[in-house]
Amino acid sequence: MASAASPSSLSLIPTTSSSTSRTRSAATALPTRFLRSPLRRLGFAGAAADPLVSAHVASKLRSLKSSGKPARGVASMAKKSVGDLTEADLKGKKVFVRADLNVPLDDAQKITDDTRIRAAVPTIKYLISKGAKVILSSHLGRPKGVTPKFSLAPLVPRLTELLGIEVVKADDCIGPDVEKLVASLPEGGVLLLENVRFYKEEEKNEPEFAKKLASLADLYVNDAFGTAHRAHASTEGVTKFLKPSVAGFLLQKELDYLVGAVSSPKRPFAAIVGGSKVSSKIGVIESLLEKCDILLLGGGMIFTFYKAQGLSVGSSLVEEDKLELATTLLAKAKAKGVSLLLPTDVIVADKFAPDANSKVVPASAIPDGWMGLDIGPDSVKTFNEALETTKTVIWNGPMGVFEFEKFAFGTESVAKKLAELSGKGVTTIIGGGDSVAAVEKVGVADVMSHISTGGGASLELLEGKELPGVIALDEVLVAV
Ligand SMILES: Nc1ncnc2c1ncn2[C@@H]1O[C@H](COP(=O)(O)OP(=O)(O)O)[C@@H](O)[C@H]1O
Ligand SMILES: O=C(OP(=O)(O)O)[C@H](O)COP(=O)(O)O
Repeated sequence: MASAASPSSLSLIPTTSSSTSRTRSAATALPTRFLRSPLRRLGFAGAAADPLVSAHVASKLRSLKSSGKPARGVASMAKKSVGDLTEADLKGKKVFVRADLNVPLDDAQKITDDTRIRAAVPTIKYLISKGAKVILSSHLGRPKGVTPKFSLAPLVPRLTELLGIEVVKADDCIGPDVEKLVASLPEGGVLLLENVRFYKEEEKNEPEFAKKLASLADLYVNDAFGTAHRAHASTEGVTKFLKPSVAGFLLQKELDYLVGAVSSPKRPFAAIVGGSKVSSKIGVIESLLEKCDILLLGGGMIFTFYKAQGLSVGSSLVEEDKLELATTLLAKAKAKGVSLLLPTDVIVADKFAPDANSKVVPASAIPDGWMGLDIGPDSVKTFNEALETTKTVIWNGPMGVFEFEKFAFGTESVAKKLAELSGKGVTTIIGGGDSVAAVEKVGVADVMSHISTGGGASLELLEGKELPGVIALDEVLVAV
């Protein structure tokens, strides 16, 4: 930074004093376990007849049914979990597990970040411990047909190490050779299928292909949260041919946080949204405005908000066609009693480069020819003070161009603040994408309550969209 920040008297912060005491409508006060929906006299008989419904739930179902009382408001449905399956359900059974093992590999085919493999381990270990035969499936990258550099072979040693058993790898994901390997799989064994996207039928969700995948197994577990927003054969199509189809532990945890904790948060609830453009975050901002008490905005999108308020933004990133939308979002926040905080100072650069000259300026005084690439120290202070009051925080999108050291200050400050809050018992949720990279760079990933393994999937969930890979799974009554 070349110069100190000038204190800004600019009022870009429409606040409300009563935001934290707003009452919630019943519609937003959803139960905390994931993806529940009001029971609305669902098909009890079908659910109770399922041998995999736990005895407790089945007995509650029966008493509810025989009482003849309306069920609305006293029970809810959740996606059935792999944890609902007992040893009796799993021993000797062939279980098709769809995981998202789409990890980054370097030029030497070495895994550079094994987070997604580690995240898949609890479900696989659980199945192994119950004597199941695990048929593990994933995609890697976006291959067009069979492409050796997208083979899952480099993952085998790490999986073997993490699971503590020799993982066998198939050279295909369907066909007679795979069937032979499945037939020789022992109880507690793991067979890794080859990249399911080597077949174009996967992304097209072709029923015949899904049927071939399904024919390998007796039941289905989807733990591929990062791919749950894709209606592909191995994430959605296969559920039509395999019963039960249940959620893995990772998928369940992601939903617990990104749906459960966000829908009925401990309050005050703050959302921090950054990233490059307003256009890519409109859905998230609109959805979070319905739920949060405080909304902090950063990243490239803030300049569209500034310009909408009549400020000069120099050569900062602006979406001219979103100026009206920015004004509408500010008005919406005010109407809903959400404290929406825009940064009051920014770090500007004379070019978009890591070695650019930089200085801190008030948001109201961005010089011509300079572009804002990060939020300034005054803003960080204000953001930190606002966050200090919270009990739940969700963060999606960096505060600046954190890939350049000079402009990583705002993003890293947020990461550090969330780590500190996490230590004090605040629920901290990192919603995928670049914010995860920032948290990892600062070395505070381990202390956060939840770090999503899916960028696109978490964004869709936060926008309030339904994920096809989740919708397709079986439901179970969880509480009466
Ligand atoms: N002020 C800014 N100007 C230009 N780009 C920015 C700015 N702030 C952040 N960015 C860029 O936004 C990108 C991330 O945006 P986005 O993809 O929307 O977020 P996420 O991946 O977290 O969902 C990063 O590459 C970052 O460099
Ligand atoms: O890496 C993934 O998504 P993400 O980059 O949005 O986190 C998933 O594996 C999904 O991959 P896809 O976007 O090629 O379907």
